[in-house]
Amino acid sequence: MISSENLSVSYHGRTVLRNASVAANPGRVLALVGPSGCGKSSFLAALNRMTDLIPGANVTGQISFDGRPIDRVFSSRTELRRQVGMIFQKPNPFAMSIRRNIELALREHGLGNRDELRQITERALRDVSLWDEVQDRLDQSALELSGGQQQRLCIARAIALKPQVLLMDEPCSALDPIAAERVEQLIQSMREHYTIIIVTHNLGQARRLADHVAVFWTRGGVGEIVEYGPTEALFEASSNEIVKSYLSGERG
Ligand SMILES: Nc1ncnc2c1ncn2[C@@H]1O[C@H](COP(=O)(O)OP(=O)(O)OP(=O)(O)O)[C@@H](O)[C@H]1O
Repeated sequence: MISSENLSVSYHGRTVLRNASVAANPGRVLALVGPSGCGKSSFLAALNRMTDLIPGANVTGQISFDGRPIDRVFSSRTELRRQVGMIFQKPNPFAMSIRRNIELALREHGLGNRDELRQITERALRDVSLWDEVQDRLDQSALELSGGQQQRLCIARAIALKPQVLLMDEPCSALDPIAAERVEQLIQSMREHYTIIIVTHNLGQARRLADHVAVFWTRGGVGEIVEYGPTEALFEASSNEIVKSYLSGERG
């Protein structure tokens, strides 16, 4: 389980997210929803300390993994990122061959000899249903793939490292509807093996995919989580007026 307690994020001294506390569990999907600019991406980035790389970013509060502070569980940022993988809105394959995209990630983490690298690469590409589409052109540039294929490659690159947690920042929103649906189906099929936290503006997608939802909102210029709970309870029976109107599509 990965959880945050009173997580706050600021940039150059301006707080953009205050006291966010949620938990995400293995085999479950947690969706983060809410209007633009209320700190969802900042929250996600803080979870695997991507915020360390952002100039002016500061994070306070606690992030725990299986109940222990994350910095004590993972010996380095590299190890943290191996266990807590990230998928971005815009597919970001490396400008190199399809095969190298996955093998390089494995090598960076010191995993596998040549034969193992090939096996892990094939497994990962099969897991994202890309193998049949690319097995004859593994040495071609990943940039020649379609957007949807690139996104599935990025997911393959992340899962090849066998992470426990996958953070996904609007993974379908830059894709055409058919490619988006395929990636959503892929997330469905992967869910039992990972803890997945997904930022999405697509409320239908949140409802289809998520076991739990956290609704982010901006109050007084600062983002916060206004409600967090089981998906159906929030969509069907929230007593919070903001949440009710946002989830019914009337607001935000
Ligand atoms: N690198 C940065 N430097 C300064 N301010 C930033 C930075 N990244 C984000 N912000 C600000 O932090 C606030 C929260 O942004 P964030 O991207 O986390 O929100 P979001 O809810 O994910 O938005 P969206 O749904 O549009 O992606 C915004 O006001 C944004 O301008």
